[in-house]
Amino acid sequence: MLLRGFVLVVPRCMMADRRRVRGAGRATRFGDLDVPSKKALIRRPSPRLAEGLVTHVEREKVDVELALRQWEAYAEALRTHGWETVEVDPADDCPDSVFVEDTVVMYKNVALIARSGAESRRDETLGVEEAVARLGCSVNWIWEPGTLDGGDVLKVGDTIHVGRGGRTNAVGVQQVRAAFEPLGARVVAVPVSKVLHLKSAVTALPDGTVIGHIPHLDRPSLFPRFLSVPEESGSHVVLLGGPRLLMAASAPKTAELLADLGHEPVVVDIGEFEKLEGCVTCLSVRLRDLYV
Ligand SMILES: NC(=O)NCCC[C@H](N)C(=O)O
Repeated sequence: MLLRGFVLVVPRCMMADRRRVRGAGRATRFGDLDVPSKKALIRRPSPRLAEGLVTHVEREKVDVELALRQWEAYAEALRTHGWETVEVDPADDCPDSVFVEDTVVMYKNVALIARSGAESRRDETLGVEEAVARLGCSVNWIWEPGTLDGGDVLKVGDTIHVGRGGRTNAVGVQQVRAAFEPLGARVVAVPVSKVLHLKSAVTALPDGTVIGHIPHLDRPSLFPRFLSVPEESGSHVVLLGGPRLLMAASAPKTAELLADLGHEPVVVDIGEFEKLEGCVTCLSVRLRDLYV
């Protein structure tokens, strides 16, 4: 079914496969705008989760059962706020597979399949290719010698910031440019040396303001509108729609700051994933531009 290097045409009968889709049929409104879809890819944690990679933090014992409960609550929070969750086939042999954000970058209806800078994570893309094709995306790939983790890609409107760091190389950045600039994006490369991924350091609010924790940023001046937040995990928000922001329970001061600015934090405990350098963004991939 998957032909590398070609844009895929997926038969309608495949797109109707909704076995692992939950929350389907709910409203598709994003703030004040109608959007074609509000689907989110998620992937069940591997039983080997505790073996996941750690790079910038000390290894701590991970409670896999607690992690599963936290993952279920995270998925439920997405559904409660109107997102259909689409479960990618589990990859039980890949400890880090729950961090599905790193495997694919969406822009418009194109799914760019990543090629992780961590070799041990490369097999994770297999089920993801299948999942995005089933949803009607056109599929493209990062090719050797390029490397890219989805966590290094931050979209703010049509500006795509790509972190050049431990997991994403210059060829990977160039391949993102080649894939998305013809579709109307502008790709901006950002140096990342202090944290795992660009989105470990910064994400963006619904109005486009980039938020981050200064000690983890190489060059805050690269972001034209920037708000400093008091906690590392406060840098991570998932836009749920309107003023609602999915955030980690480990950033209470940032939640208070953002609530005071008129946002509505929706808080989830993802402590077991944080032990593996995960954050709220990395547990899902939102697909907002699919007309299916
Ligand atoms: N996008 C993300 O923030 N991904 C987190 C990945 C954590 C995983 N343990 C890793 O090192 O690859």
